Amino acid sequence: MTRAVLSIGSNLGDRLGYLRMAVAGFAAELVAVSPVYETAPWGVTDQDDFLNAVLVVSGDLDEWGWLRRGQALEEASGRVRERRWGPRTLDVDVVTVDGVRSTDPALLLPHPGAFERATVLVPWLDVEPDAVLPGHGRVADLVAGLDLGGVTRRDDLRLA
Ligand SMILES: Nc1ncnc2c1ncn2[C@@H]1O[C@H](COP(=O)(O)OP(=O)(O)OP(=O)(O)O)[C@@H](O)[C@H]1O
Ligand SMILES: Nc1nc2c(c(=O)[nH]1)N=C(CO)CN2
Repeated sequence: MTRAVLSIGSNLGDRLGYLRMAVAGFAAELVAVSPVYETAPWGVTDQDDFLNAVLVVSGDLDEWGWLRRGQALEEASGRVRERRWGPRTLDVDVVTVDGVRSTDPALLLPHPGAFERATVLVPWLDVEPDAVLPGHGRVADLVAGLDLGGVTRRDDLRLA
């Protein structure tokens, strides 16, 4: 039995619909679903805003199982890989799986970008106020050091 934190995002097409598809895809394992945030794009900035959220899931899968499940949902969303950090219907990133560390490029754990991404940490903090990102410390402390300007909670958009 493992517990994973997943970051989900969409900035193409029916953004909320794709996030809901991810929630439905993990329905049997869902522990918590964060609020939805509208977020300015980082990385490639000339693209539309994203909707981002975080799911906490638990089940009889190892870290590779969570990755495969997320990738299957990305494929089901019709996602086409065009450019790194470019627009996408659905992105599912595995942020942490318990305290697992992995340096395999196909599954880096904890996710190497998570510590500096408000788009991950802010919704994660909502559902787990005491969360710790292995190797980086308390999520609350990480969030306190970030610029939250481009991150807007959308309470009119609900996943759960
Ligand atoms: N923790 C992880 N979660 C999801 N995918 C991962 C992880 N670590 C490595 N990968 C690999 O990353 C690739 C997916 O890259 P993708 O195009 O979704 O990156 P990205 O979402 O654009 O960028 P970033 O990884 O910085 O968020 C896959 O091949 C996957 O195997
Ligand atoms: N705001 C925001 N920007 C992004 C995101 C994302 O989820 N949210 N994902 C990206 C590729 O993983 C690239 N840029």
